[in-house]
Amino acid sequence: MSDRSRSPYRSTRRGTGGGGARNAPPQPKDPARRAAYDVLRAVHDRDAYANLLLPATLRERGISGRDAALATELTYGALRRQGTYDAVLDACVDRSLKSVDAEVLPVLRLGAHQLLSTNIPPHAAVSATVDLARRVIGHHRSRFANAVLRKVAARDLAAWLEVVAPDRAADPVGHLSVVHSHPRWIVEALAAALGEDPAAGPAALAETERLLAAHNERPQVTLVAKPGRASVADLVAGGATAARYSPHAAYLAEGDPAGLREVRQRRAAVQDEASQLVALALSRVPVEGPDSLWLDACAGPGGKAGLLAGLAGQREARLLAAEIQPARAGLVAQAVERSVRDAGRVVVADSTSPAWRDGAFDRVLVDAPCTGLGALRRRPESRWRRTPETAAGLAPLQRALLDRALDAARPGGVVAYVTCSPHLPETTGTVAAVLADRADAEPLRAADHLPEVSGAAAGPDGAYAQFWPHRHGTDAMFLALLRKR
Ligand SMILES: C[S@@+](CC[C@H](N)C(=O)[O-])C[C@H]1O[C@@H](n2cnc3c(N)ncnc32)[C@H](O)[C@@H]1O
Repeated sequence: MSDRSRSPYRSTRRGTGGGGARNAPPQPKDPARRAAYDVLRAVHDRDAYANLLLPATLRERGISGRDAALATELTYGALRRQGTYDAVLDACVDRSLKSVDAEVLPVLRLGAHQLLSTNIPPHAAVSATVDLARRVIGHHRSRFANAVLRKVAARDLAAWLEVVAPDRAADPVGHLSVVHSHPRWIVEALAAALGEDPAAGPAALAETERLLAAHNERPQVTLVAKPGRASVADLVAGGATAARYSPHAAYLAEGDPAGLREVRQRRAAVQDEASQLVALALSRVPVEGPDSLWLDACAGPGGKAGLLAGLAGQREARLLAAEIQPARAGLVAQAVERSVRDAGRVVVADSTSPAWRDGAFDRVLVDAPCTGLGALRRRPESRWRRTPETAAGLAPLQRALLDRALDAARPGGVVAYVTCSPHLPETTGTVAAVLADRADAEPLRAADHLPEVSGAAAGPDGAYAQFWPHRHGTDAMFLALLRKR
């Protein structure tokens, strides 16, 4: 287990100011660890998003090459494995970890990550981290960090897990929670979504464990070639590989997506493959009669709208993309610009009390705001931010959006309800609650519209589709297709 989870990062010998861009500002000593520390602090103190702040920090400080790779490894690793490392650190401090200062904790987590999950030699990991500690938390507290990290260094990860993880047979959820670094409630929620019972004996939660492990892997970059504006062949010519499922997708194994001309020209974009597949499924459902007006009711920042506008344009339909936040609507406008036949229009609107008339649309997408538990691979801190209350708080909005989307569809039209979460209250729970109150809609078998994907049917009678990182290599996107009667 420790081998699989170890970082490919190999060296500790790097220049202290190395790799910077020309004319970059002077860098602090050990810029990689300093950048990782600063991002962890911002994530904790002001709810920053690591996937946005880290690239900006690296850019601003002119950190590139090996230092950028190390900063990324340390930041993402420390955030993803925070639950595991905190269990280890808790065993290494002589008071509760909760009482350790917020300035000190990121130092300890960065040290734990280097010691337990990278090939950085232990003495180098401790001394570089204590050097960092001296600079960011002062001499006195750096001695505390030194003492704790020396204790962490006494065992490898597997040996620590033997000590700190609850016994698997007695407490399978607690065991997986520590071993794979997820809050207990998320382990329970994911097990429920996979239909696994924690009380099912020694092999309980086998698939849940594969999912949790997948959340700690770095996801591959997937691109979408916008229909009519770029092709998968273009992306392949730029170094990508044609994707497994989506006819519009390609995987980029390495390099910056912006290195591809199609991405720079917004003819292609970064988009998870399941996000493409749910939009594609909506476009594939046969509808009788006109098929000329489509709605994306929750469009920001515009990933699915960009694809849908292209698909709509190719069959002479138009897409109205609605988004409540003006700034995000601006991103949607960029995503749909120059679609085939200029098919996309963007409107700032509240889709729970919309300006359009009922029955106006042939196809409607509701990609509802959700906990994002399906995108834990990409947002390393989000598993620690979400709570069961987050999901409960979103439920009324999710239901209202789906209800209004069904109103917006014409009889015979189709509505796709999508979440980037497999959490049942947000997926089948929302759909069941809305359908219970209306007789004018019925589920279609969503997986039938994605015949290229196996293992995606989910929910009662397999009516819905659920993608999974460990099965499909995608985000855990949920799709219900509903026919308006
Ligand atoms: C999950 S995101 C949609 C992602 C998008 N479909 C994509 O593929 O890029 C949900 C979006 O719904 C927007 N939203 C939330 N409440 C809304 C409402 N009442 N009306 C319209 N949009 C709303 C949020 O601002 C957010 O941009």
